[in-house]
Amino acid sequence: MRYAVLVTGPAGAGKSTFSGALMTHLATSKRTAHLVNLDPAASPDSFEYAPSIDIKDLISLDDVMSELGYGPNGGLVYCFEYLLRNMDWLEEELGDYDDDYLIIDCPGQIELYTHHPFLPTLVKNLNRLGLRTCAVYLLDSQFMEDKYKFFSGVLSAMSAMVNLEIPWINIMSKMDLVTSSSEDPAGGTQRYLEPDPLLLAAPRGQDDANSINPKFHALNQAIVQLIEDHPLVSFLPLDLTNPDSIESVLSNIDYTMQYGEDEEPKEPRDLDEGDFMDMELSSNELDKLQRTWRSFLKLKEHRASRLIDH
Ligand SMILES: Nc1nc2c(ncn2[C@@H]2O[C@H](COP(=O)(O)OP(=O)(O)OP(=O)(O)O)[C@@H](O)[C@H]2O)c(=O)[nH]1
Ligand SMILES: [Mg+2]
Repeated sequence: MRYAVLVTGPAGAGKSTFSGALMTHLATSKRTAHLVNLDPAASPDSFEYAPSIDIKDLISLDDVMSELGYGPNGGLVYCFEYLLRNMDWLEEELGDYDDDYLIIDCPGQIELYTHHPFLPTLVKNLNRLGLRTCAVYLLDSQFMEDKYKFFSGVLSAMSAMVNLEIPWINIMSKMDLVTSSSEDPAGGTQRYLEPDPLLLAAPRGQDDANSINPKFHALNQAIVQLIEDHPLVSFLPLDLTNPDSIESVLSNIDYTMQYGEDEEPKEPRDLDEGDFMDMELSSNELDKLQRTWRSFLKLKEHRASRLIDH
């Protein structure tokens, strides 16, 4: 089985840095991993490791801009369309890697995650090629400085999640930059990692210069409701200065992709395979069912812990 971790998130969230750190961490754990660069605009010195597969070997943004006259964003769209038309290139590049872990460093244009069909199409192709895929979505911890900025980050994560429909982990990156003074004194980091919609419903603190326009009250309420209804958006903190933090993120990724487990899922334990045979589910569908089941368990756990907290 081959595995692929799509490293996604807005511009500057720390995707390339995290991809490099994950490579180092996997190497120290004696696991093989390969870096895949999907950013046609990436400069070679942004990588700590030379990518094993690089979209720039297929097409480079510079060429598209200088030869076809595109701007940077239109050029990126062109590059992705070109990649999707040339999936046999990727297939060939991937051909050399069996039983491996691929870390796919994606570009930071937010449009790519919220409404373009590129990443979903790419994921479909990866699945077709027999790769088990999951996505991590990085959000910069600086988003926690302002709760309105933070909730716009949460909404972008949610819309990317809905767009991509694969196992998904949200990560709060650059936690080394969070000092006690930049935390919300009223709630602390935890209210952000497990987004507490009440942060948004509550009036702004005294330190906020402008109080919110009452016109936005109804909109805020609607957003609060949306986040209440989708409590699966929570963030794992990532502090690259702490190896335990990277390990914890990695084990969450492994778990989400069922890394190292057999094709046939072992859980839920109280159902045998026979039960599923009657339903004529393929192992792929079984896989999906199991993931849904796990999400459900997580949701229940989450609800329970919230009840205890309050
Ligand atoms: N303090 C701190 N800085 C970080 C961390 N991760 C990344 N940075 C810095 O944040 C900036 C952006 O990091 P990148 O890894 O290039 O971010 P990216 O998401 O790949 O950016 P794009 O590919 O341009 O979207 C760089 O200046 C990094 O040095 C971190 O964990 N802690
Ligand atoms: Mg990058």
